[in-house]
Amino acid sequence: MDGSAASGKRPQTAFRQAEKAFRNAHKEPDCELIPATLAHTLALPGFGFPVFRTPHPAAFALPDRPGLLLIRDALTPEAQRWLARKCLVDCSKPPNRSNLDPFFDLPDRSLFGMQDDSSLISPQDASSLDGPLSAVTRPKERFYQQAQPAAALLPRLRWYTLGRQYNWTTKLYDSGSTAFDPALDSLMRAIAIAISDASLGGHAINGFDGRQYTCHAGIVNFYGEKDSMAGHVDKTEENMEAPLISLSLGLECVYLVGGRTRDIEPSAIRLRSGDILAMCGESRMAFHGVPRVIADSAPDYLTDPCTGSTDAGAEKYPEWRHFSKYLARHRINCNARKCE
Ligand SMILES: O=C(O)CCC(=O)C(=O)O
Ligand SMILES: [Fe+2]
Repeated sequence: MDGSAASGKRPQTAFRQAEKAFRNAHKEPDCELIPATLAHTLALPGFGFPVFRTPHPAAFALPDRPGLLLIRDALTPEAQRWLARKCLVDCSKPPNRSNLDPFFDLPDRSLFGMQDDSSLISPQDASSLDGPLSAVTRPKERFYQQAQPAAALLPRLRWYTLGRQYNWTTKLYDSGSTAFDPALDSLMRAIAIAISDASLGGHAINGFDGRQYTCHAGIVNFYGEKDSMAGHVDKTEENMEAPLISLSLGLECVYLVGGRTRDIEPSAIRLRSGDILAMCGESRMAFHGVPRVIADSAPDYLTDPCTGSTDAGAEKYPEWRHFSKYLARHRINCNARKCE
């Protein structure tokens, strides 16, 4: 007899069990990836550097997970550096909202944009310097009012919302919207076009016409090595036919994707820096989550502080050494949704 039934406790769902197994037992993703067919090329001219490694990348579907599409290692190192900066600086500031907002009055610029060396050093080191005053924030609660260097807040940063601002409490989009970064919108749209009519053995994976795609909302998620994201379904968007497009940077992770209920045992895949994951069709309604981030798994071209001195990314980003330090210990996920 099931012990949990005898004790009156509800038995754990298959999704919960998998989350625990991958988090604690360090079970490894073992899901079979089946080569899928892309009907269109992956292309984005006019960026000043190649964005995609190839116009005809390898795409994969998962058995029993209709609608899920993975394009491995799609973004070039330059594009990953560009996207990292976009996520860390351009998108990570007001009026976009972050998980820190209820607790702190954040400065008008990104915590990552603080150019002084103190911004990304440890809080202990920062408190002994005069410099970090430029990076202070004030908790809104007067009782706790205390200056905090950016370095103390960075480990607590978990997300920024882009475009329409998702409210995690009401699980709705609040009225009003911030401007969605146009270059990020172009990138997501190029992906949406490339994955239109993607198929597996003649069966459609994604029936959405990517030319109609535009980003209404997005989330940048930041994961430290011990962070995770619990299983959930993204179903606030009115338009559930358009794919949810999700990009990974930095550390690898275990990604679980199941079905419409938590009772369906999820499949596990390893997501790597530069991968594109698209939740299309049926898989838009699937439970998914990130039970584990994998330490020491970020690619050298992101963690090397002097990386690619000849590429456009390094030339444009003198502050890269700060970002490389962050990316060596974090995963960034940038995702986009068409809401209507
Ligand atoms: O980090 C990821 O890959 C998943 C993020 C996610 O599911 C979400 O933001 O809704
Ligand atoms: Fe999600």
